[in-house]
Amino acid sequence: MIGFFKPAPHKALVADDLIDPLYKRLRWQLFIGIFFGYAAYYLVRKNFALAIPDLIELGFTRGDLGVALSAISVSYGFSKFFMGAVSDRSNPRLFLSAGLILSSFTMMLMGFFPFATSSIAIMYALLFFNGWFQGMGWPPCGRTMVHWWSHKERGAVVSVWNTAHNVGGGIPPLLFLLGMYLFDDWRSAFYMPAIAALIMAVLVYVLMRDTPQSCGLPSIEQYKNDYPPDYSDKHEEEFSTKQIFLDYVLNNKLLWMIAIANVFVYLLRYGILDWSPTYLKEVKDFTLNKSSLSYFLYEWAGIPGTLLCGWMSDKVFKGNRGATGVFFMILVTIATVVFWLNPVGNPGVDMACMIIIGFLIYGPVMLIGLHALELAPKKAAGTAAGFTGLFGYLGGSVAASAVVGYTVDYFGWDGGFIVMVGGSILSVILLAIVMVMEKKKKNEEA
Ligand SMILES: O=P(O)(O)OC[C@H](O)CO
Repeated sequence: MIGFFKPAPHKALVADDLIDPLYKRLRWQLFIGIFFGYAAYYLVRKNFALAIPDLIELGFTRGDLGVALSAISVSYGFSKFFMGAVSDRSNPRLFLSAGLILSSFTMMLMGFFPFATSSIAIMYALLFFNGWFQGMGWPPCGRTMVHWWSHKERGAVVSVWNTAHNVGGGIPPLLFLLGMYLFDDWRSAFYMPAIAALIMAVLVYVLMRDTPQSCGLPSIEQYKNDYPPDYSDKHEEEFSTKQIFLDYVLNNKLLWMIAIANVFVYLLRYGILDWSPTYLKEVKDFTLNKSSLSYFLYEWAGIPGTLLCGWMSDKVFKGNRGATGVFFMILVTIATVVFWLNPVGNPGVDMACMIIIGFLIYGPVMLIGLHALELAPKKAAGTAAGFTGLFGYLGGSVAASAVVGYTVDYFGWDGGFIVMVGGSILSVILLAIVMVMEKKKKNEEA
């Protein structure tokens, strides 16, 4: 498999006067590839949720469907890490398109063959595979960004790219509505996003390239004269899987810290996302339309919030990702407390809180990914980001579904919010420790 995906060979350097225009053109081309490519991954990430009401009518219970849905988080968490290691040794042009094709085929199977949705076991297995294929999305995008944008540019580029998942995440309900209009078939919740994702996979293949050197260009560090502090020529060689895991990921204390912080950041991200419709309906008397609007605004408020966070991280906090994370997590914790304690009868405040939480939470989500990319040499960057994803999904996302759900069952909504707010406070503490550790490391290097 790695043979099929193997990195593109380096080419002889193009003439000096061609370097700048070619770099500029390819950076735009690649950015479009990874932006729309990753947005397309989200078309076929959570579209199963849209089919749940019809599956309930077929006789499945909410609990069983919830278990099937959790398969995606579990396998995605593992895959983002392990496929991250494969991706670090693969050509993103093939890797990114292959994952998208496999994921959309899985969703087509569920849409076109009733057998594929005939039991929870079959759905669990297919969603597990889908989560695995989904794990082939983030790492090749990360590999592309660290190879084509230099250290100083990354805050901006990663934060803009990171809005792709908010863009993609909002589209499946629209495709589903179109499918219902055209075919009057609830299974279009599966195949409409899958067809769109398949078309996008072709675009990704056309647009994507591997490293600058594979296009006859110098490394980005040389082109921008922007070298990370510990840079050496070794950073241009592909690493073995053992080197990636043992030398650059598992022995990296800072990476461990941000990965653990990511558990609590994802607990809040998915805790609010998964439970706000129920909370707003049961506690705040929201209608379905109003809670759906809040959900949509939560996702899309993440777009300006992420951009502001990336800008502040580079310009205000001068590249200190830990400090920026602390700042945003403190604010989002306050907004969550207001959301929790706001008495019934103030829907404007609840709606505003949803928007503010969405605006603030996706910045730290992005920062942890960006920070992970920066904590490892570029040939191990996908695995490093995948490592934080492993913790975010297996710890945070699964806990957001299960721990928050059971806590609310046993201790009411106050209990659920105490778990989420407590987690946010822990993430602030962990990110503050990261900030101190990084400062110490910088002082030692100076
Ligand atoms: O939750 P993920 O793995 O789709 O990642 C979302 C953001 O891109 C994190 O940087």
